[in-house]
Amino acid sequence: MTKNVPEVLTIAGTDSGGGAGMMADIKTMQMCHVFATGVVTGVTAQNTLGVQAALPLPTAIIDQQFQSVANDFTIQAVKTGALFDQERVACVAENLRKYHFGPLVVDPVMVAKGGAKLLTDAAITTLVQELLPLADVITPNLPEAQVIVNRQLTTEADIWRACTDIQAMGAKNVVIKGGHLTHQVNHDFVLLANGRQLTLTGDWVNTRRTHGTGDTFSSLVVSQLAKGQELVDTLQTAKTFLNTILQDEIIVGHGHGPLNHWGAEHTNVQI
Ligand SMILES: Nc1ncnc2c1ncn2[C@@H]1O[C@H](COP(=O)(O)OP(=O)(O)OP(=O)(O)O)[C@@H](O)[C@H]1O
Ligand SMILES: Cc1ncc(COP(=O)(O)O)c(N)n1
Repeated sequence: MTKNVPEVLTIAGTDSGGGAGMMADIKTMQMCHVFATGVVTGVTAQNTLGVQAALPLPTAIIDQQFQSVANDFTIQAVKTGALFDQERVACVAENLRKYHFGPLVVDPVMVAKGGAKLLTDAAITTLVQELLPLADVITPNLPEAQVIVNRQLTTEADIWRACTDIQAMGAKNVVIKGGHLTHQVNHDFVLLANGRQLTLTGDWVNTRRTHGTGDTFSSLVVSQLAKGQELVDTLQTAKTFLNTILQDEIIVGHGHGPLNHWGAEHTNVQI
C-alpha cells in the first residue's frame, strides 16, 4: 500500500535534551501524522536544567539545507523557531521569500524556559522588519509580545492592543500566548486576519514539566494547517492537545521536564 502524507518544514535549533526546539517539533509532527523535514539554524547543548552552550550554524549550510529541502519535497506548511541572531534571521527570511512553502508560522523564540537567550537583542529589529511581514500566524508568548511592541503588557486590553499592533507590522494572524499573564490564568489571545478576536481557554495545569510547550503549540498549528484544517479549529486543537499532554506527565530529566507527546493518544483529541 502506498499513500501521500503532508510534508512540513521546521526551521529551528536542536536541543540535545530532546524536549524543545526541533526535537519537540518533530515529535509533535510525527504525532500529527505529517512528514517532518528540518533546516537546523543552530545547535544547543541543553537539558531540562538549562542551556549549557549554543552554536549558530554558518548561513551557507542553512542556505544549502533550504535548497536541499526545496529541491525534493512539496512542503505544505512551515514554521520557524530559534534563530539566534540577526544574520540567521536575515538568512531565513531571504530563503522564505525565495521558496514557496505554504503557510508560515513564526514562533519568535527569544528566551528558553531556564532563562538562556536564544535571540540577540540586535536581531529583534530584523525579525520585526523581515520575518514578521511573511508570517501567516505569529505565536509570541507574553514576554516576546512585549519585546515586539516595546512596552509592558499588563491588562487584557493591553494584550488586545498589542495583537492589533503586531498585525499592523505585517503578521496576518496573531496569537499571544497568555500563559505568562498570571500563573493561574491560561488564555491565549487571537486576532484573526479578518479582525475577529477570540480567546483560547484551557485549565491551568500545575506542573513544572513544560519544556517545549511553545514549540509543540506552533508545530501542532503547522501540522494541522498542512492537513487542511481551518485556522480557528487548528488553534483550538493545539490548545486542547497542550492541555491534555501537560496533564499526563512523564518523568524525564531533573529540571523543567519535557512534554509527553504520546499524551493525547487514546483520548478524544483529534489530530
Ligand atoms: N501550565 C500550563 N497549563 C496549561 N496550559 C499551559 C501551561 N503552560 C503553557 N500552557 C499552554 O501551552 C501553550 C504554549 O504556551 P507558552 O506560553 O508556554 O509558550 P512559550 O512560553 O512560547 O513556550 P516555550 O517557553 O516552550 O517557548 C499555550 O497555549 C499555553 O497557554
Ligand atoms: C533550541 C531551542 N528552541 C526553543 C526553545 C524554547 O523552549 P523552552 O522555552 O520550553 O525552553 C529551546 N529551549 N531550545
